[in-house]
Amino acid sequence: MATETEFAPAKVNLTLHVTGRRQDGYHLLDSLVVFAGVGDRVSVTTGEGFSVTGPQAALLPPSDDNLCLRAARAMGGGVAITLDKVLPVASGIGGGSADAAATLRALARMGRPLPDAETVLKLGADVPVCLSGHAVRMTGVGEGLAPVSVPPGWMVLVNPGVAVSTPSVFRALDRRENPPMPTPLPPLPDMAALVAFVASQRNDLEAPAIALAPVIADVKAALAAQDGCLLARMSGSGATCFGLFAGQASAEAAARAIRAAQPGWWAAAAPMLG
Ligand SMILES: C[C@](O)(CO)[C@H](O)COP(=O)(O)OP(=O)(O)OC[C@H]1O[C@@H](n2ccc(N)nc2=O)[C@H](O)[C@@H]1O
Ligand SMILES: Nc1ncnc2c1ncn2[C@@H]1O[C@H](COP(=O)(O)OP(=O)(O)OP(=O)(O)O)[C@@H](O)[C@H]1O
Repeated sequence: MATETEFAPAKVNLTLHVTGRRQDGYHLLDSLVVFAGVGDRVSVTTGEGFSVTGPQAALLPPSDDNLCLRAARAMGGGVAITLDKVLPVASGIGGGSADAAATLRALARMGRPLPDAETVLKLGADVPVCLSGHAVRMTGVGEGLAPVSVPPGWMVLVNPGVAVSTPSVFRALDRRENPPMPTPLPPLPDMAALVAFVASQRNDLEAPAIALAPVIADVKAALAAQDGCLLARMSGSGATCFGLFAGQASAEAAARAIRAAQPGWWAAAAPMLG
């Protein structure tokens, strides 16, 4: 039986507006989500077993509740999975959700039917967007997905090695009812338009995340200080921040400079995937 290997790209919330809260405590969001050309790899074959390899493996001991295994069980189980872990764990770029979505895609390629939308959402609020794999405006608690066209561009992702718990950040929010993004979104034909739009919008989780992990402010400042950085902001519930760059050379130089200045931080340059 062939092995199916799927890329699990980092998810980046260019904007993240918290617009309300449901009865069950989950928050309503309005978020412009893109993907980056850096991520984990999930390999699935028939058999049994689960192993985690790669540069971030030490921070994710294999366990039965890993999102790869939960996703595989939702499609019948009975497979062996290897997760090549590149993305920092609990870092606001959807690593676990990306892995779950990659597992679902791999099993679908093996001929199994995808679970229904509700089951996919139950794996994690970010799993539907990761399964879509394209730039979207994400609404609801993560189930509303409207495709958005984004221009070519580069990103630098930087994580200070501090795990931030998503529920703690939501709990630390001051205001749970904030304005959404405009409808419709403006056209985003080039990086200048994208940067101007994102700069006019927010990540409502940034302030509570910085209150819990002040180093996030240093990460953002380090990115903003790099030549060619057009805008720096936090993704998701943190602690990873992203910088937007027009081209590959300036993005790669920025990632190198940040790694040299802060050897304990994780930094990666990658194209923005529409
Ligand atoms: C903050 C985001 O990263 C933005 O893309 C996601 O909404 C979080 O997605 P995720 O990590 O897949 O989230 P889940 O694993 O489903 O939920 C973790 C916890 O985050 C909180 N949570 C998550 C999503 C949401 N719309 N409202 C919430 O309040 C809940 O306390 C939940 O128990
Ligand atoms: N495959 C996986 N990769 C990373 N974390 C996983 C995985 N499976 C389960 N987890 C658990 O999920 C928690 C959240 O990790 P994850 O990396 O998905 O967070 P995140 O990047 O903040 O996600 P999001 O941006 O969706 O909030 C971790 O503390 C970890 O214990």
